[in-house]
Amino acid sequence: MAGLSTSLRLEPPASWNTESSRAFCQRIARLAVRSLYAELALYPKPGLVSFVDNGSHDDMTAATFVRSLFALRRYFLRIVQAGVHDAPFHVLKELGIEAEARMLHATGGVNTHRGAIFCLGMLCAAIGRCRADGTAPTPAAIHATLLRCWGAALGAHSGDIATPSHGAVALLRYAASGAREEGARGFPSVFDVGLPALHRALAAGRDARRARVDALFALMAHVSDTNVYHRGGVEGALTVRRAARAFIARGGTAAPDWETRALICHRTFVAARLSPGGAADLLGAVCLLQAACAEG
Ligand SMILES: CC(C)(COP(=O)(O)OP(=O)(O)OC[C@H]1O[C@@H](n2cnc3c(N)ncnc32)[C@H](O)[C@@H]1O)[C@@H](O)C(=O)NCCC(=O)NCCS
Ligand SMILES: Nc1ncnc2c1ncn2[C@@H]1O[C@H](COP(=O)(O)OP(=O)(O)OP(=O)(O)O)[C@@H](O)[C@H]1O
Repeated sequence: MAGLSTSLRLEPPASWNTESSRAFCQRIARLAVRSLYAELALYPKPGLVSFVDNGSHDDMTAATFVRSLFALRRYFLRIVQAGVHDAPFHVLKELGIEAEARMLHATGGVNTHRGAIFCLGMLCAAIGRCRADGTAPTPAAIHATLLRCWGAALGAHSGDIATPSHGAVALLRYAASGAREEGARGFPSVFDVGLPALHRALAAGRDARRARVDALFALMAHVSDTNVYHRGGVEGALTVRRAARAFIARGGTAAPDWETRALICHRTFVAARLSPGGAADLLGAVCLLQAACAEG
């Protein structure tokens, strides 16, 4: 693993044979890529890129995201393996920074998945750790493992703003928390907002598409999204939150006219160049969590 600390020997746990370990890590890595593809393919997705249109974006298309997805396949495999081997946070961070470079190379310098690399990467590591511990992959077990293994480091990371990113500027200018704060708290928006919204819609008999739309709107209604602040400031963040809460108040995708309302929201966000990219990254994480726990 390029750049990895040489002091860390990545030997599988004694209880595993190498084949089962590698097959497991490959399966979770595939779920991560498929989850990001499912997020990209979802429509309507207010302000965001899909195969239908580019939303509020001039610098990227669905093809940009697909190129990025393919460039991240080995990253997700490596970060699951790192979790299996109980790697310290600095190893995960090295893998994440390397993955960001691969993403930028694949996209010609466009930030398609920076937040997803962080959020899904940490989930992959926690899922790998659960497997090595012999713990069944439930949302609660994955959440507890994430916090036990890397919670303190994630907390320290949230304040470690080396490069002036959009998120860092949003934090300083608007006190918008963003991905770092989300990670420092163990991604509560994934476990306590997005996943429950998805499960409620599925339990009510709605299909995966509608359940994902409901999960996305729940996240948009809840999350402090630095992408939204970066583009629309406080007013933009209020617009997104109010629109999401209005959609939910009318029953979400249980409402007969849900798709019309979601499309109106999409057009409103595009007109204002608003893009809840953080909510989209978190939706990808919700899809990964649901798939990994469903498959066991
Ligand atoms: C923590 C990260 C995302 C930096 O966050 P920061 O806000 O400073 O950067 P930036 O604005 O460039 O990217 C933030 C991205 O997160 C997403 N996002 C925005 N708001 C939120 C939110 N509330 N929750 C989750 N994601 C969000 C957006 O899509 C955005 O693209 C990450 O880039 C980072 O530190 N990478 C280094 C590698 C690493 O530490 N990896 C850890 C192991 S995988
Ligand atoms: N389907 C999607 N469409 C658009 N953005 C997405 C999607 N899925 C995830 N995102 C996230 O939102 C980010 C794109 O939002 P945005 O373009 O505002 O960020 P930026 O590139 O940092 O800023 P800008 O493009 O305004 O200079 C991506 O980096 C990604 O993290």
